[in-house]
Amino acid sequence: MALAVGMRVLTRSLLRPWVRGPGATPGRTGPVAGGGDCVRCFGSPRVLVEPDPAAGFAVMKMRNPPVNSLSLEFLTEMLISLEKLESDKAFHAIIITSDCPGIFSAGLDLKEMCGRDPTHYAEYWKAVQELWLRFYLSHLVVISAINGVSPAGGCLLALSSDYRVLADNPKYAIGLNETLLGIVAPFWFKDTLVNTVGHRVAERALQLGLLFPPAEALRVGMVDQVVPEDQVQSAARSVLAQWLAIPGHARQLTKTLMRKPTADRLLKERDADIQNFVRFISRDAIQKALRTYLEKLKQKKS
Ligand SMILES: CCCCC/C=C\C/C=C\C/C=C/C(=O)SCCNC(=O)CCNC(=O)[C@H](O)C(C)(C)COP(=O)(O)OP(=O)(O)OC[C@H]1O[C@@H](n2cnc3c(N)ncnc32)[C@H](O)[C@@H]1OP(=O)(O)O
Repeated sequence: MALAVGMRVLTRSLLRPWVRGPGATPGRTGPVAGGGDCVRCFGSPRVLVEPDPAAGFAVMKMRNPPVNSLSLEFLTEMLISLEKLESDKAFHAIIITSDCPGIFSAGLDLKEMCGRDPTHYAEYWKAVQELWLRFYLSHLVVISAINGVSPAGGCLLALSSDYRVLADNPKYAIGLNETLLGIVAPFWFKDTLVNTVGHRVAERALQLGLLFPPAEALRVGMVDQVVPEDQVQSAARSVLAQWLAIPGHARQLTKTLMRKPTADRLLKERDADIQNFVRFISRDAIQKALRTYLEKLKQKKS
């Protein structure tokens, strides 16, 4: 409920045509990051959407610096942008990528899960569920152009796409590392990984909290392609052509056939999953583990 209200408010206030630069007129052509003009870009503070309706796709750029952590506001903005693209018949695909150098997404925002009250945890978890459900089941072709590190929730987002292109940089590790934080990947994170890499690879990766560098990620099937860093976006665009050449209804029905049983499991147990999360995350031991982890991240700097 709170999420629905939040989304309505954000839709009104944030989903405006995006034009950079002071004095720019909403809805007109404007410059975008990296140079060049963007015809009718739109978005919100944390999500920039560069549409190419003639080509049938849009690039969704995450820009929630410093690390694209999936805060409640950021999740909501991503959902709104996705919804907007899904409801426009001009779009058949999106490429999701990051505007934060070296980081695809640091995953769920630890500050949303630490030192807050149960109502907040429930609201947050509902938004996380919603993001996964919407991306996992989207009728659009979703390609991840992974141009940075993507642990845990960042990896889940990538795994929810139909195809993953990863930049070949040894720092850009990807995986569900929850156990390293002393927390447990929920069953639908686990199912998404199993559906991608198979049971044995997932079992080992989940228990050890493995973060796979590019060559390993490709070997186990966590990503579909590894390309030089400066070719991630062009490779994602090239592969899109293949996906868009397939009759849309046949591809969409096939995607649903493949993914619905996994999504249905969460849909059937959604409230119980929220309660479970709230109970788990509220435990003193878990709160302590998260605080220690955040502290470690801070100390790393000094
Ligand atoms: C049995 C019942 C089960 C029920 C289920 C219950 C529970 C499961 C719940 C949830 C699943 C969890 C999923 C997740 O996604 S948890 C998040 C996991 N993410 C990580 O482990 C990544 C942590 N971050 C890093 O490793 C690094 O930051 C980085 C991404 C590699 C980037 O490194 P870099 O050196 O570039 O930056 P900094 O480390 O200096 O970070 C900058 C700044 O950002 C803050 N930060 C980093 N990550 C997060 C985050 N995920 N959330 C919030 N904030 C983050 C970091 O603390 C720094 O902040 P500062 O204030 O110091 O500037």
